[in-house]
Amino acid sequence: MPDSPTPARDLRFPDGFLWGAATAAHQIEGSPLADGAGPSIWTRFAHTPGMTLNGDTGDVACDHYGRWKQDVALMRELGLKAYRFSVSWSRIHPEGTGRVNQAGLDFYSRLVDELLANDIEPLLTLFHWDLPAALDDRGGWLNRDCADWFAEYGSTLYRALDGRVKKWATINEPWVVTDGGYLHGALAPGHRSRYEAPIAAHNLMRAHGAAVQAYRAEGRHEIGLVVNIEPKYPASDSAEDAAAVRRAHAYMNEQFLHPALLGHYPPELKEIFGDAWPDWPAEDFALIRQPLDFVGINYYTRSVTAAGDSYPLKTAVVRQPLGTYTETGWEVFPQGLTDLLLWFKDTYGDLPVYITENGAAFFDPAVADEGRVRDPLRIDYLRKHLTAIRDAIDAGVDIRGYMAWSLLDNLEWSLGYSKRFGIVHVNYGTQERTPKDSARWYSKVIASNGRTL
Ligand SMILES: N=[N+]=NCCCCNC(=O)[C@@H]1[C@H]2[C@H](O)[C@@H](O)[C@H](O)[C@@H](CO)[C@@H]12
Repeated sequence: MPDSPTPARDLRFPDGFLWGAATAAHQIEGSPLADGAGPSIWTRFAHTPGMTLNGDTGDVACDHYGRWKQDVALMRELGLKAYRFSVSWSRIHPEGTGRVNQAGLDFYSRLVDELLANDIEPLLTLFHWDLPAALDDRGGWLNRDCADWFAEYGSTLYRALDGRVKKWATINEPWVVTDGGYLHGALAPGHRSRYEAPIAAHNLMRAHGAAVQAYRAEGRHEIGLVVNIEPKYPASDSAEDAAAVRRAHAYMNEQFLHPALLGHYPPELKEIFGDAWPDWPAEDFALIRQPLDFVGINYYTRSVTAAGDSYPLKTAVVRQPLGTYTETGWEVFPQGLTDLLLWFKDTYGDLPVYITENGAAFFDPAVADEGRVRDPLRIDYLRKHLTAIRDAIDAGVDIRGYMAWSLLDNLEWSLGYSKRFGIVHVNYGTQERTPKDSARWYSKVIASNGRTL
């Protein structure tokens, strides 16, 4: 008798696994100054000549501010169970602190009610990079008062929305905010200082802690932190490359999770920043290390890492000759997600995890005559990463949900509208939305809880 064939693997995800998609305010809303909103640093940055590709701004974006109801209807049509979005701080507090702009609160309150009416769970991110310009004028994340500012903003939203919103995240990707906005200057507010970057990073985490503390006083549900982390693999077995991996791993993957979950920084950061690494007050870590209900992990790619001359890491990312790369130059490497999730569990324990972003920009064809957008590369990317998540779940990682990045093609920060990450195509001229093949495929995955991967 031939051996019984390997049983087809049951890829079904755990009951109640939360399937959704993610966006961010500045990337989709448009109308940044409507109804009493104040400017953010991204409105200021994008209107500064030379800061964004083609001078692209978020003045219109996907006009979600005007089309939010149809976008929720589209989410319902796709069968999403959850929707991760961010609130624009300066719509709520136009000066960043103090006066509340009720029209801004009302916009998000209506959006949340529409989501709930369509059986879609809201996952709300307080801060997805669009700091009020008025606070940047007061030093922004370089001013230790930012912890109080952020806690005040969070409390305004907790009081207005908690109960309808039951899953909150404080900050999206503090690494990108500091590496892009304060060290290399490619992102708002465009600073280039190895002295400022550690201060901004530390204050972001103090603000995270203060907002969690404020939630415990006002809120009754769940709150977490969202980080972008990325496995670093040595380019060779040399000692120099091993040391480079150690530095790169500490700088991207441990710089924020360690203080938030363990109450201390990895030692490599002082090695990396040298005299630019302050001696932090011990009491700061008591503020930063607040008990969390979950961590959101945003995963895109891996880095094969060697010793190099990058500043200040002294590393280099080695392109893989046989690798597949996305339009943003990121290697498609699903195994890296499994490896990363196992590392997270081993390092930080059994804290629940949501994959709060995962997706890719590929060159998508225009909308074909029959109204289709064929994006097979994106389907392949999503399928392989969901399989990688399934592997991590089988290995015991407590993964509660998955938010595809992104629901809509949108404003890719300094890269403007040049990169399309959406499972739904957006015609920026007409604002017409067209679900891509990946959206139709994802709908079936959700309906079968992963069985049809
Ligand atoms: N090598 N390499 N490294 C890749 C580093 C990725 C860092 N960028 C992100 O994670 C951003 C996240 C952001 O939330 C969203 O607002 C952005 O639109 C997406 C797409 O860019 C991703």
